[in-house]
Amino acid sequence: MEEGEKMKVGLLGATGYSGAVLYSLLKQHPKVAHIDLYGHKKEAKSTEFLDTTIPAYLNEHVELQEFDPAVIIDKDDILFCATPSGVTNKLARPFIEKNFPLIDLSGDFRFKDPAVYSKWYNKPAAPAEQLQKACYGLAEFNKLTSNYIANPGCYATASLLGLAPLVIDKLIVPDTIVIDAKSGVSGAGKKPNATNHYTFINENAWLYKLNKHQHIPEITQQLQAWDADIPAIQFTTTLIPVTRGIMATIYVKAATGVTLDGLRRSFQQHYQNKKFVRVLANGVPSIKEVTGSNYCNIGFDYNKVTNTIVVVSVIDNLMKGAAGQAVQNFNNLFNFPEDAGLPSMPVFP
Ligand SMILES: NC(=O)C1=CN([C@@H]2O[C@H](COP(=O)(O)OP(=O)(O)OC[C@H]3O[C@@H](n4cnc5c(N)ncnc54)[C@H](OP(=O)(O)O)[C@@H]3O)[C@@H](O)[C@H]2O)C=CC1
Ligand SMILES: CC(=O)N[C@@H](CCC(=O)OP(=O)(O)O)C(=O)O
Repeated sequence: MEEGEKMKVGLLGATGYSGAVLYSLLKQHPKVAHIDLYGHKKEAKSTEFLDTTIPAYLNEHVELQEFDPAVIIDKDDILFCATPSGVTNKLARPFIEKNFPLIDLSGDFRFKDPAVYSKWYNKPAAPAEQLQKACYGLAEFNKLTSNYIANPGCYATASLLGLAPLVIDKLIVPDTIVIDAKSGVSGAGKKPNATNHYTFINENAWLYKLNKHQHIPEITQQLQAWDADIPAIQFTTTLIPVTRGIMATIYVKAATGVTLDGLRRSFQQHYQNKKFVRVLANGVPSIKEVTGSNYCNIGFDYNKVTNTIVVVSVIDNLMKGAAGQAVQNFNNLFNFPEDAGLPSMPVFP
């Protein structure tokens, strides 16, 4: 790419929650000249438009074109896929073969071992040689080593950013990590069902996928890349009646000699140059402090009595947990300013 040149981007899944947010970010991105939208329903070919599916996007009378990898590789510079799991592992091959840039919001390319994916997602995995060609894009920590970027999961992002300094600096007892995470309902995508129905989740809280959540192996894989001594994690997910937001509350036993000042130094050192991670000087964050933004806010404390470190990490699941981090990875891949196209302020109040 020549300096100053703008890009043509393709987007599959713009009619879903994270795809719609991605569309709105890319639309205002200073380095994006044009967005091609692609659909998947053959019968709707030439008849599906963004504004008819998403009433909030009334001014966006943009047609969803037929998905054809050869056409995309020819006319776009990158493809974003905001599709459910089990979709990109069937369509990635031509993009990987041509080394065409692709940012994948699904879980399909997050694991190196296909057996782990098929066990936790209950679906056939992409071939091992394709998985090897993808890189896991935890934007604050992982160098992008390939053009196929597996954007991390929402719970995984909040949990890993909360744990990274403690694990990398070996400040914890490795087998004591407990993560109690909560998510807003948009995390489940746009399809209505019995447990995201208003009458079920309003004024309710529901712990789901106990010991079976697909982000358990994703978090573990990255923690073990930082410290091979981490054996496993205890992880729970609870649906709460908010539209956007994740709060991961992390409990872990401190290694010998750890102090609150030592923890402060570690978090400060790891995040002082990271624009999108804000470490609170005191106290712990609430979800609304990051809503609508790409920030992860982190607060922590150390309880000497129980020798327990508690970290609270909050993100907007559709931003830092999905579309925002995807744009951050896009910026990193093409050496654009890391915050290009990303809002500098959360929505308040
Ligand atoms: N929601 C969130 O907070 C987060 C989501 N993710 C991941 O991002 C991905 C998208 O999630 P989300 O936006 O919630 O999902 P949604 O269900 O809201 O949207 C899914 C999108 O994918 C399209 N789609 C469905 N099936 C296919 C297919 N076979 N081929 C092509 N496109 C298809 C849908 O089209 P149509 O409108 O026609 O149905 C829709 O545009 C998922 O993999 C999810 O796990 C990751 C982090 C957070
Ligand atoms: C609230 C809610 O249901 N959240 C979803 C998040 C799914 C997700 O983001 O899926 P992948 O990262 O695995 O692609 C869940 O817990 O399964």
